[in-house]
Amino acid sequence: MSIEVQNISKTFGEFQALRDVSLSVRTGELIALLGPSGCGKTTLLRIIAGLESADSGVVLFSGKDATHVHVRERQVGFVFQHYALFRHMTVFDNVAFGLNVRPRAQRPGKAEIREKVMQLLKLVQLDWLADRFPSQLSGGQRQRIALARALAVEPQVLLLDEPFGALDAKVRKELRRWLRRLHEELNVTSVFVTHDQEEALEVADRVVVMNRGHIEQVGSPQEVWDNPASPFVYGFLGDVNLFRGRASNGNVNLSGFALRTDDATQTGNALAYVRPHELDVRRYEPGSAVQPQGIIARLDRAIVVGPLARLELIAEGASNEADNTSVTADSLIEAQLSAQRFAELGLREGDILVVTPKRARVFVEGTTP
Ligand SMILES: Nc1ncnc2c1ncn2[C@@H]1O[C@H](COP(=O)(O)OP(=O)(O)OP(=O)(O)O)[C@@H](O)[C@H]1O
Repeated sequence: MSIEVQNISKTFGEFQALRDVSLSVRTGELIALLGPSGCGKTTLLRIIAGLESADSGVVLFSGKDATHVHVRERQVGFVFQHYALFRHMTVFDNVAFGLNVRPRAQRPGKAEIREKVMQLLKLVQLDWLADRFPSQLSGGQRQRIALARALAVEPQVLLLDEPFGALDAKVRKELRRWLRRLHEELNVTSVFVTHDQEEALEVADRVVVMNRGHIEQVGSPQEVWDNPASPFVYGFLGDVNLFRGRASNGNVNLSGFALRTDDATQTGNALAYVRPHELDVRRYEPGSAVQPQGIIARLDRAIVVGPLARLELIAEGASNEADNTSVTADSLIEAQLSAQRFAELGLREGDILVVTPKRARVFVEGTTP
């Protein structure tokens, strides 16, 4: 089933939680709603579910207006962050619940329910736990049972609200790979809420990045990572360095350090975003004949873990117009290189380095990038 969200707005009292949100989810797609706390992800999910009503806008399921269809009729399965398993029921009975409470005419027979539940428990690889109670399960196991329970009623749409939010990092990682594989097997149209970028980028077919009640960008994980549509998306998806300067005639001047932009018409204050691995780092040699273009910075701290070296650098304050090597950076500069390259350079904390962006994304204030 496809989902179409059209021009949804929602206010709580004076607070606008969603502003004119539109989104299409294709049949069989797994979409992640990603954004910081309070940006409206859960509100949007609840409106899709029918648990919350919008002030304006419509939700279509397979092209049909579902706005006034009751939550029970929407054929939606839910999994929430806090395991909503019934504590007094065994795992088996929890999964069977949705089938057991169906009106008599639609209820499958006992044998059929048993078969279906065991099939689902096998699918989530927990059939050996059928007779246990929720208190006898780990957090990760409970979430898998919650998913099996949501799937028991054969939903057309699966909505997951931070399903792994309460679990520790290692279990989360395991479960997100598991969820991806499960999705590939079942292909139920799914919307997944998370504030964890890594989780969204790893699990989803497409990621919807939200901020303050609106959608900043929709795209495949690769698209949003490689081409963030706004400064917000750039900053939210992974670590980034921000350099400030001026743009005019297709040039961005960062206190002497120049970059080219694609658009020669943009003039104004410029923000250049550079990921740590997009910075090239060399030793600064003041006496040499050809001065490299770049940012002069002092190596404050180097953290080498496994194959990577993370450098924390502090830009040297004074601008040196003569050799074109200074820049206005926001406090700390973070660079990342291979541990091997770091060893080759023989760097020590306190060394003065030249830092050059290999790639930068420039946003000019007051214009749309
Ligand atoms: N029933 C409500 N009454 C009043 N305000 C609400 C209600 N539900 C949500 N809000 C507010 O709307 C905003 C969006 O909430 P929502 O739960 O959708 O955010 P979220 O992006 O899912 O955040 P989180 O990741 O913290 O769950 C928040 O500022 C929240 O306080």
